[in-house]
Amino acid sequence: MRKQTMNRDWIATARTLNEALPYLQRYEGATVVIKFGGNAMGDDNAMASFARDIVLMRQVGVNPVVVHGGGPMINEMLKRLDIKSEFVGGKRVTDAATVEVVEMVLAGRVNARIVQAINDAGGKAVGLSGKDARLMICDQTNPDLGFVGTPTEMDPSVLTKLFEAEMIPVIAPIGMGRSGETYNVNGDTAAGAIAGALKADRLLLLTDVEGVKDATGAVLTELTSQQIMDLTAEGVISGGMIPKTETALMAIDAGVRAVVILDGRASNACLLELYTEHGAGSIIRKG
Ligand SMILES: Nc1ncnc2c1ncn2[C@@H]1O[C@H](COP(=O)(O)OP(=O)(O)O)[C@@H](O)[C@H]1O
Ligand SMILES: CC(=O)N[C@@H](CCC(=O)OP(=O)(O)O)C(=O)O
Repeated sequence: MRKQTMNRDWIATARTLNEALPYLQRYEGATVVIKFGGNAMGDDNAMASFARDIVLMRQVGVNPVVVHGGGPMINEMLKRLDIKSEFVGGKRVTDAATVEVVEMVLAGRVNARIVQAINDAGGKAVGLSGKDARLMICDQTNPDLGFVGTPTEMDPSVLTKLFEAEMIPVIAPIGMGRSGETYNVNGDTAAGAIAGALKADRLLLLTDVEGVKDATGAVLTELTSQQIMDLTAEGVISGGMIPKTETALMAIDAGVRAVVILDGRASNACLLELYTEHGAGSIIRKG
């Protein structure tokens, strides 16, 4: 059982280099996919802290891949344009007008902001969407949701090329249909599909809660597939947490070694998870 309490400031724990070294070595050459949710983005300071974590990971030999969301930013733009929007099972019902706005906000504004923050922190980030180099081809998820896509054919070769050049891919969750349609893909779903295609060592799903909570509100530091199914059936896992836990199960099935759902607003969240013994958030492993 992982410890529930943790020192949130990775630097303040004043770990010696000796202590940190085994963890640095453990992840050297590893592929880590990080889903950065709209609610986790916060202000410019939170964005800068996230960017520093990602750059540090790259500097110690990890291949980080950022897949982002941006639900609140889409909501804001839809409101300005007076377009109504609703969610079913954590996914946005997306008509033709909405998908245009979703692509504009995610592949435009949000993606550019993250790329800029990483580059400001000294990294070399490259912004992409699932359309680039046929990275993520989708089928319609369910006609009732309109232009919401499920990734069905992945080609991650563009990402491995970027790893070779020590660049950091930053991916907007927009998919390409087989007949030229544009699909709105839930950010967690896209991150899971990309992590699965890369057989990533870790998928980190950053959000605005400390982890998956039980009915009493306590964070479950380790979760099994059975617990996820039970908590979902009981309605304890609901709303935006549904795509995250669904993604975790699918990613594990696709060969990702472990998935962690954690608080992206905490300082050094990614570093705490990778480079401390207790980790952070809720971890889901195979088996
Ligand atoms: N069992 C649960 N444990 C923790 N959070 C939950 C749970 N069930 C539902 N949630 C909700 O899921 C939200 C996270 O999903 P979402 O808002 O879509 O995040 P993001 O924008 O970061 O992807 C939490 O803020 C919380 O309100
Ligand atoms: C199909 C679907 O729901 N797509 C999401 C895409 C953005 C997203 O996932 O953003 P967060 O990670 O910030 O929630 C949406 O339209 O809001």
